[in-house]
Amino acid sequence: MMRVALIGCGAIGTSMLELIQGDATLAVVAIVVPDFGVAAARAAVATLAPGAEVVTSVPAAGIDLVVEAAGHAAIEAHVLPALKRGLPCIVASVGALSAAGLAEQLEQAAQAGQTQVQLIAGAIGAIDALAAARAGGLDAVRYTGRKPPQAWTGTPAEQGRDLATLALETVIFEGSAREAASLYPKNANVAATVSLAGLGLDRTRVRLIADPGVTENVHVVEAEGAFGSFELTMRNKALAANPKTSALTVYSAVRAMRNRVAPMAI
Ligand SMILES: NC(=O)C1=CN([C@@H]2O[C@H](COP(=O)(O)OP(=O)(O)OC[C@H]3O[C@@H](n4cnc5c(N)ncnc54)[C@H](O)[C@@H]3O)[C@@H](O)[C@H]2O)C=CC1
Ligand SMILES: O=C([O-])CC(=O)C(=O)O
Repeated sequence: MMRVALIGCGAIGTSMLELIQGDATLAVVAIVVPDFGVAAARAAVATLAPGAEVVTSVPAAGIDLVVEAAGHAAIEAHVLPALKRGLPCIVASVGALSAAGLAEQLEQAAQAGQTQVQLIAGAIGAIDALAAARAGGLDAVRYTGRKPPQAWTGTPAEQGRDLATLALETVIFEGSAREAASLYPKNANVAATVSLAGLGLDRTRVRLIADPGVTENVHVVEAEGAFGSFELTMRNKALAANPKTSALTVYSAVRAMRNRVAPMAI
């Protein structure tokens, strides 16, 4: 039985708890949230993981694996210290690595703790193909993220436009994956994931689009290199609890957890 500390208990965390509820090989024993999130987490835990304690930092003992589904700030606050203590960590907020030096800090912390940090594919696919293609050399990687206007509320996309009355698809950002992930921390984690698997945060071109014509979160990756080329289109359903977040992110995190305990991993 693998004892898991889950960081974050929002849309992703709650759906993960639902999905692994009856799992005989995984037990979420601690839920880590900030003070302001404790009451909501206690309510979710009461039905979904009654054996778990709700805490504000990763417990000092009794944890085998840390899973982050909380947001960029949680990487520095919880993941770095856990890695230094030797706890393997699974990270969903991959966009946090757009901050200067954080990727190197994560690597150093994992080395110091003789463990590993795993960046999950989350809402995007073909990360295996892209990361493999990198070994042969990549020439260009482009990522386009298209979501309904309401998914961009609370972001810089609101500047100079009323998302609620947007009639036509609108490019709200064009630039590097590094800029995209840092300006849109809750919407462009996949831009960082695609870039870290491929050409890096500065050479991966990103476009973000608010589109009243779509109901799903549509992610497109186009890659060219020595391997040939591919075009990937994902039409992801968003979680009811958070229109910014695709349900596939939950499934990706659960897959990563199950692969740690399964006799065969895929
Ligand atoms: N890799 C991917 O494909 C995706 C990654 N994400 C990442 O997952 C994060 C969580 O997504 P949702 O569950 O939809 O968000 P949410 O807003 O529904 O839930 C966030 C949860 O984290 C907690 N939290 C916030 N700051 C924290 C901190 N510093 N330490 C510990 N807990 C903290 C909140 O109390 C809440 O329980 C996003 O912010 C994003 O960074 C989201 C979607 C896709
Ligand atoms: O869930 C998604 O569709 C993608 C997302 O929010 C992110 O990349 O941060």
